[in-house]
Amino acid sequence: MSAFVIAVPAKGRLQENAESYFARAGLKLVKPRGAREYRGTVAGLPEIEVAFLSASEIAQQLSQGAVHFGITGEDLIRESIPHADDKVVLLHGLGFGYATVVVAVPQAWIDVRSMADLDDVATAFRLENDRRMRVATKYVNLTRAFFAQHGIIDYRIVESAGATEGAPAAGTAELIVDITTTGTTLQANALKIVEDGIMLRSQANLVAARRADWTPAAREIARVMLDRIAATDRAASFREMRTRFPGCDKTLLTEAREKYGVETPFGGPTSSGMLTLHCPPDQVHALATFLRAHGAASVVVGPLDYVFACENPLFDRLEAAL
Ligand SMILES: Nc1ncnc2c1ncn2[C@@H]1O[C@H](COP(=O)(O)OP(=O)(O)OP(=O)(O)O)[C@@H](O)[C@H]1O
Ligand SMILES: O=P(O)(O)OC[C@H]1O[C@H](OP(=O)(O)OP(=O)(O)O)[C@H](O)[C@@H]1O
Ligand SMILES: [Mg+2]
Repeated sequence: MSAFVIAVPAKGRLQENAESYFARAGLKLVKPRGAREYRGTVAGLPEIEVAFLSASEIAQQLSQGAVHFGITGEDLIRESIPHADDKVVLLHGLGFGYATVVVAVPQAWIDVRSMADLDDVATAFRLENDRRMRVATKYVNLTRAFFAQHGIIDYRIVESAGATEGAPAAGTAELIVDITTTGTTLQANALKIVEDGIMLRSQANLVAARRADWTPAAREIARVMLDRIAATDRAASFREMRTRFPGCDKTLLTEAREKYGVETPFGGPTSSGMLTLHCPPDQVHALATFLRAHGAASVVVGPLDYVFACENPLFDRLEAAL
């Protein structure tokens, strides 16, 4: 194994987002020998080896500790790694790859709104048909755990490799467990989500493998990567606002902090009244109005690429877990 291996989705829904996420964090993925090469590096950080794999393979590799970091969906982690929290650390939700794992039944089942209703139907189904109702899914482990939590035992899982939503209409299952994002596929197949049947809200995560070879060199690379990622995230949650006005004092700043969630990375105004504020994006207009109402002649606003701080909370989380 190289000093540090990170597994990144090579295809599918997470690929593009994962690559641009890293690029934004100053971690540009390089595929050295053409697009078909499945091992790459990170520009300027040759100690890092990038393994391009499918999202489900990444969950496997993380579980075995064959890579240090990986990007994959939480749904795949929870489904494919028994006792996932003993094997991996979910360091950070990345804000893409959103999908919800749900229990869905035919819309025609008007009596079934909750999991408790489903339990009643399951029992009745067994008595009437002399067999158990079938649940089509590829989330076999998540389904077993969730149904057990709800005390449902009269069912049987039919493993589905794809087009799961079609199973009830095709007559191969009575209901399904699958992921949904927009709900379009469920709707198109005349299925509805059971109200308390939301099993997991998943998104792409940066995941660390506990069993990887965490040498001092590997930890150092992780520290550098996580520092860049944290700086990128901090930057994304603020806009920088600059202004200069004599009327700015401590009371005004306190009010700005309390009302608008503003941070003052460089403290209060300078002797000439220059002030730099970091403001949540959705408060920019309100704060600009507030500042001018208190005497600021002009306020300039711009995006931030990075906000580096002394703290490295993601690395702290990793170290605490290893
Ligand atoms: N609408 C969606 N449909 C499918 N997966 C989605 C969706 N939105 C987000 N994802 C996430 O993408 C990941 C699956 O990606 P993908 O299907 O590319 O991987 P895979 O299953 O490893 O690939 P393949 O099915 O080609 O073997 C899951 O974590 C899933 O939650
Ligand atoms: O709620 P929606 O926005 O409609 O998206 C959900 C659908 O997308 C995925 O299928 P995908 O296209 O990946 O096909 P597959 O499951 O057969 O691989 C998923 O398995 C659902 O079927
Ligand atoms: Mg898929």
